Amino acid sequence: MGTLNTEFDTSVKRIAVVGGGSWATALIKIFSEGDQVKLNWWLRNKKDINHIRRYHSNPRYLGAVKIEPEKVTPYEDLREAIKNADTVMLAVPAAFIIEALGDLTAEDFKGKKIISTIKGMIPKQNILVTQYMEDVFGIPHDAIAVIGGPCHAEEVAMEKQSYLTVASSCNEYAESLADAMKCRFIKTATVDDLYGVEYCAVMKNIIAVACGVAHGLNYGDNFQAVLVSNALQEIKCFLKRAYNIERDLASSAYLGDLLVTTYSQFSRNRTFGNMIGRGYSVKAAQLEMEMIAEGYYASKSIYEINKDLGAEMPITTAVFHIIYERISPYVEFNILKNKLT
Ligand SMILES: NC(=O)C1=CN([C@@H]2O[C@H](COP(=O)(O)OP(=O)(O)OC[C@H]3O[C@@H](n4cnc5c(N)ncnc54)[C@H](OP(=O)(O)O)[C@@H]3O)[C@@H](O)[C@H]2O)C=CC1
Ligand SMILES: O=C(CO)COP(=O)(O)O
Repeated sequence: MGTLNTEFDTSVKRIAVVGGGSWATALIKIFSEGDQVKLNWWLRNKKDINHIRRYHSNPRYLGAVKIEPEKVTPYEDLREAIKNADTVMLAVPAAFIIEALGDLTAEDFKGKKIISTIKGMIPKQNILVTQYMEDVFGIPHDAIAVIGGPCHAEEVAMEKQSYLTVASSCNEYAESLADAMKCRFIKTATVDDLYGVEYCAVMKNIIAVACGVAHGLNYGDNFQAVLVSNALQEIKCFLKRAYNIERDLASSAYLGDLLVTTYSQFSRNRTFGNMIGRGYSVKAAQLEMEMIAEGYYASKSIYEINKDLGAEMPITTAVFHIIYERISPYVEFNILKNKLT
């Protein structure tokens, strides 16, 4: 693991949370289980903030989760929310992060640590969220962590046993964050593969879209098993070219995350793909879903990055063709099925 950057106190005591959706709400619940951390919660919707202040629950996402007022303070102003926090946790879909951070500057982030919980890429720029934070706000690499692992917000809300992995090049920071999240129903691990965990989390959403399309087209479990095992090879091949360090792809931050998204009833990406396989247009599927499927944006970013890398990526290519080139899912999967082994 990387060395400790002495400019940073690696302890996590007050987190500013950026975003008010299901994952932000689930993470607030996790951090509120212990007594170590206080949370400044920024949401963009004023009505939701008023509801949280009055009724101690998020009205539109995971409404059953109790928000503890002595631990969580809602904020209307993001700059204010960040001011007295030591750590900033990003939890809006990647496509909205630039807008969400608005006019914040490097000065606002000075001395702060970052946690990205986002499993998507910045569209058009085709960069990871952590790379964006380094490039635009000058955050030191050591002061950034990613929370990965197979974990759906809905199951956190139900306190079902789950596992999260904290990835950071700074071991001390990763350990301190992992420690702050451990609770009765959450176990944590740490790794130093910041970009690898993040890339894998992005790519598994594309694969989940593919699994959904397959299901919508009436392919069965036999086909999906082959699709997912080929997907792991595809991820391996991409990561070898994009960020080649030693990693155990069979561990839960990689394979586990891929499996939960491709098999779970809660997967937004699989649901989105399923609608497309059943004949919905991309626009209609997006309108029908009340949540964001990161795989929609990710398939374009990864496809474009891979033009330079040249990894074998038949599944990502198929999803890109279906979503962005309007090739019929039926035709595209007839081509794809001959490329899988
Ligand atoms: N849900 C899950 O189980 C998990 C999700 N993740 C990742 O977490 C990230 C967030 O996903 P999730 O919480 O599920 O998404 P949701 O669809 O549940 O929520 C999205 C949130 O983003 C807010 N938002 C949208 N646009 C903007 C904007 N321009 N500025 C500020 N806020 C905005 C929405 O606000 P509003 O409601 O006002 O529209 C909403 O609060 C994604 O990258 C996802 O991959 C990671 C692990 C698990
Ligand atoms: O990234 C996410 C959870 O890991 C959200 O996407 P899914 O809901 O498709 O799994």
